[in-house]
Amino acid sequence: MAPHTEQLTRPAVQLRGLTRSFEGRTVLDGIDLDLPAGQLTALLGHSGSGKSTLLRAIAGLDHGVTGSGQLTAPERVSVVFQDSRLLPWRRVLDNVLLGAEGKDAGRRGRAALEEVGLKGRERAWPGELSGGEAQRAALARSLVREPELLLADEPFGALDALTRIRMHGLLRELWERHRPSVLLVTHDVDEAIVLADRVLVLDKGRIGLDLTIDRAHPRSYRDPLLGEYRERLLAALGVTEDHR
Ligand SMILES: Nc1ncnc2c1ncn2[C@@H]1O[C@H](COP(=O)(O)OP(=O)(O)OP(=O)(O)O)[C@@H](O)[C@H]1O
Repeated sequence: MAPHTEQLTRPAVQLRGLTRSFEGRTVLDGIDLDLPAGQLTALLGHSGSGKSTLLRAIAGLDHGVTGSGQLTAPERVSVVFQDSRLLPWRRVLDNVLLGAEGKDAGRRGRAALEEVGLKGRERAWPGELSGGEAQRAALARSLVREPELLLADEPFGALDALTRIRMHGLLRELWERHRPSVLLVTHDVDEAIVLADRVLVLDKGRIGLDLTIDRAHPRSYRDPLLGEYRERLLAALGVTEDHR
C-alpha cells in the first residue's frame, strides 16, 4: 500500500537535543530525530543502550529523570510493553476498554478484539489467555484509543518464535489498516527488517545508524535481498562474523 504522502510530510514526533541521565550517567546524549506521521520505525540497540528510556521520554513517562531538549509528540499515544499488563481481575473486554472514551467505546472494543483475532474471548479472564493471546489483547487495548502514535517496547520479546512471526503479520496488518506512527523497540534484527520501513540503531546515546528498508511488503524472512540490510545493522551493532 502506498504511504499517504500528505501524512508523511508532517513529523509525528520531533526530538531536538534530547538528553537523559540517571545519577549523573548520560544515557541519551542530545538526540535529534523526526518520526514522520504514519511510518513504522524500529529502534534497535544493545541491552542498556537506552531504547526504553527513549520510548518512555516520547511517551511522557519519564517524570523525575534528569533531562533536557525539546520533544513534540501527538496527544493520542498508546504504549504496548513486553508484558501485556492486563489487569487479572478484569475480563478481556473490560481490560481493552480501560482508557477508552466515548459512547461507542464498547463497540470499538469488540471490533478491536475481532481485529486481533480474539472474537468470542471478550468475557475470558486474562489468566485464561496464552502469552500470544494476551499480547493480542494488549494490541486491541492500544487500538481502541485510536492512537496517532503507537509506542511498542519489545512487544513480542517474550513470545515463542512461531507466535512472534504471526504477531509480526498482525502488527503490520493493523498498521496498514489504521496507519498510526509506530516506534517499535526490539532486540531482533530480523523483526526490525521484516516489519519496519526505517530502522534506527541507538549507540552511545545517539542514533548511530538510520536505515531506510526499501523493500515491498509483505516481506519474507528468507528474502536474500534483506541480507544486505541485516549485515549493515549487525555491523552497526558491532556483531562480527566471530560472534555468529
Ligand atoms: N530508573 C532508572 N534509574 C537508574 N538507571 C536507569 C533507570 N532506567 C534506566 N536506567 C539505566 O539507563 C540505561 C538504559 O536503560 P534502558 O532500559 O533505556 O535500556 P534498553 O536499551 O531499553 O535496555 P534493554 O534492551 O535491556 O531493555 C541502563 O544502563 C539502565 O540501567
